[in-house]
Amino acid sequence: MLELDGLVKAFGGFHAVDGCSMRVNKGEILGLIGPNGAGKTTLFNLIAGALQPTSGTIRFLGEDVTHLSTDALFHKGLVRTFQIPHEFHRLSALENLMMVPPHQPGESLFANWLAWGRVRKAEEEVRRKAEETLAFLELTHVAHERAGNLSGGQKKLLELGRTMMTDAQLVLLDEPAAGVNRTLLRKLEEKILILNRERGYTFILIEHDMEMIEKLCHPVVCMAEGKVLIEGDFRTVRSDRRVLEAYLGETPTAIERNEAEHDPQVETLRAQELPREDL
Ligand SMILES: Nc1ncnc2c1ncn2[C@@H]1O[C@H](COP(=O)(O)OP(=O)(O)OP(=O)(O)O)[C@@H](O)[C@H]1O
Repeated sequence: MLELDGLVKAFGGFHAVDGCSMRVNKGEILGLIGPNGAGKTTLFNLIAGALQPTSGTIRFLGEDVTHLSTDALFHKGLVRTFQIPHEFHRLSALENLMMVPPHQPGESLFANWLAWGRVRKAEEEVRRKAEETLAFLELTHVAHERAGNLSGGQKKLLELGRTMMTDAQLVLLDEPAAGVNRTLLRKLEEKILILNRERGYTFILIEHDMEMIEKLCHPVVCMAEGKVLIEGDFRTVRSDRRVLEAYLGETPTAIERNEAEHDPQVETLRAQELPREDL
């Protein structure tokens, strides 16, 4: 579905992405991990068209999309989760879903809005889809709550919902677990899995939460210093010497934090030095 070939992104003389090649197959949930500064977000920006690569190519569904804009990629079904735009915080959860940008794959909402006779029908359809999306995400009870008042986890679910309004094919999720409590995290994981298995969404997911990576992702790709170090199943990647070395220096590493959950001794030590939510 997505092929990256020799991607480079230079900022001055510094290569934030330094010759990245990888493939994402339809139906996968690919987990992108790596220590801080590895180049994961820059790679996402390149894939989503927010940054232009210095060299290399990106192919999506067989087509060279290297120099396409975010908008054009969005139109083709390659969608990055949007942070809920600041100005939408005062709108309700339902309105946020109804206000997905124009040029979504499928029909153009704005074009329909302009065609006077179709206004009501288009709005009804969009509202119905937004309501279904809220029901799927179990957010119906906050449909009329301002988005700004939702919890961190509810906002993440709503972001996922905004991608669902577009009928996306490939969704880029940037640290979905960040700032989400454990209960809503389980729900978010469950919804991502359903979208993947039952609705055919392919995901690439950047995440520092190794528990989430282990549960959802196959394959897992580890980046360091702008390069792909290794790709494989979670356990293989986690125990690879190069991966452990790449994480060295981060204290505690995301991988150690994950292992602490399985090691009572480490857990006790960590409990003494870290707030509970970091475990
Ligand atoms: N616009 C920019 N100008 C200069 N350097 C940049 C720019 N954007 C990113 N970088 C640098 O590129 C490197 C990779 O950054 P990036 O944010 O892609 O890493 P990351 O793997 O997403 O890290 P994290 O997990 O901390 O989010 C970092 O050293 C960063 O400082």
